Amino acid sequence: MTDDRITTPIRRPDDVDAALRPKALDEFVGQQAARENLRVFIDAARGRGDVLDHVLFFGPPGLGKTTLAQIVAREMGVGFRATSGPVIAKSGDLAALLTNLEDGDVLFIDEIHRLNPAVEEVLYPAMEDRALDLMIGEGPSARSVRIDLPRFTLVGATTRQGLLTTPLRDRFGIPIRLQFYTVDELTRVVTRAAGLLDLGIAKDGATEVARRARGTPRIAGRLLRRVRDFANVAGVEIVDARTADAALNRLEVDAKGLDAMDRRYLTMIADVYRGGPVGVETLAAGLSEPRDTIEEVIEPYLIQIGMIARTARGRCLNAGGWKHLGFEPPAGVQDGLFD
Ligand SMILES: Nc1ncnc2c1ncn2[C@@H]1O[C@H](COP(=O)(O)OP(=O)(O)OP(=O)(O)O)[C@@H](O)[C@H]1O
Ligand SMILES: [Mg+2]
Repeated sequence: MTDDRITTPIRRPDDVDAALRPKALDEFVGQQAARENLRVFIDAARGRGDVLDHVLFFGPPGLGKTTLAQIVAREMGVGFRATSGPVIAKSGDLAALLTNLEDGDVLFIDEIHRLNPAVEEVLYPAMEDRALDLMIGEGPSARSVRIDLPRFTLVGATTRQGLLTTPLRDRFGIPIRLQFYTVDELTRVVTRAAGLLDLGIAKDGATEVARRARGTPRIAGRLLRRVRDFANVAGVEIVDARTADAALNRLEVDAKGLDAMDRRYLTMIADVYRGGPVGVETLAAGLSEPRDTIEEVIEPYLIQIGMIARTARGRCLNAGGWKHLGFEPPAGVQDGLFD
């Protein structure tokens, strides 16, 4: 299964996310635009003595959505309540959550695209008017009663912004897209994490881990912990590029951070479909992986680094993808830079 991969951006049980989590906006590396905007909105809301407008974080797994949600609450100096879309089964569950909030709290709903529609309906007036519309009684005598809610900030997170309904998306005053991190940014993430893990690491060692972390801090943290294991066993005090490289090679994470699953994916498009286009369903069947996994876990990074393109007719291998597999790209293949 893909979730077992050391390179999966999805949280694994052995991840120690909490320990590495930055607690303040200034500690948070990268995502400069998001950070600067949040700083302004938070300072402005605080200055007015107001609550922060509702915030939506969206982007691939492991880039810091949950971390930022917690930072928002901390910077606002308010309480933090967390739940997730699939956990809220009935509208009554959400109503209970909302009525129990303290003034100004942040309510964090992870995987908000997975809220069921009846529950989502409850959110609309809650977000807009800070009110809850309850139905009392049944049949002809049923009537609706409006209850006022405490002031609160809803912080939603999703990996699939496209799956949010328009009415829900429109009710977030502050939508923030998280981007993959640059190698420089991840080098800082790795250096910081090494400090927290009490591991000596040289700049080139941190960069080597960063280069192979698929633009994702969660993967960087995970790779770093495995590198630490190798270093400990080998009696290495300061991890340099050579130690990191040797450890990551043994974990079968290649120089671009791709693993066996990525290479199977690329090889299938190259060998079986001559570079594509090939539909995602066909690939999913061929690789025996769920379509969601392919679209959410495997493809985003391959697209980001220009190895493949998603087109209306299906997936195509770009020149970078051919080269990574050790082939000369066929004539006329896109270089992937402008897809
Ligand atoms: N900017 C950052 N600087 C340092 N560490 C970070 C940063 N962003 C994320 N991390 C670390 O990466 C890990 C994953 O972050 P987080 O749980 O916030 O991701 P997420 O976007 O919520 O993922 P998911 O979509 O799976 O819920 C955590 O260990 C966190 O500490
Ligand atoms: Mg999260």
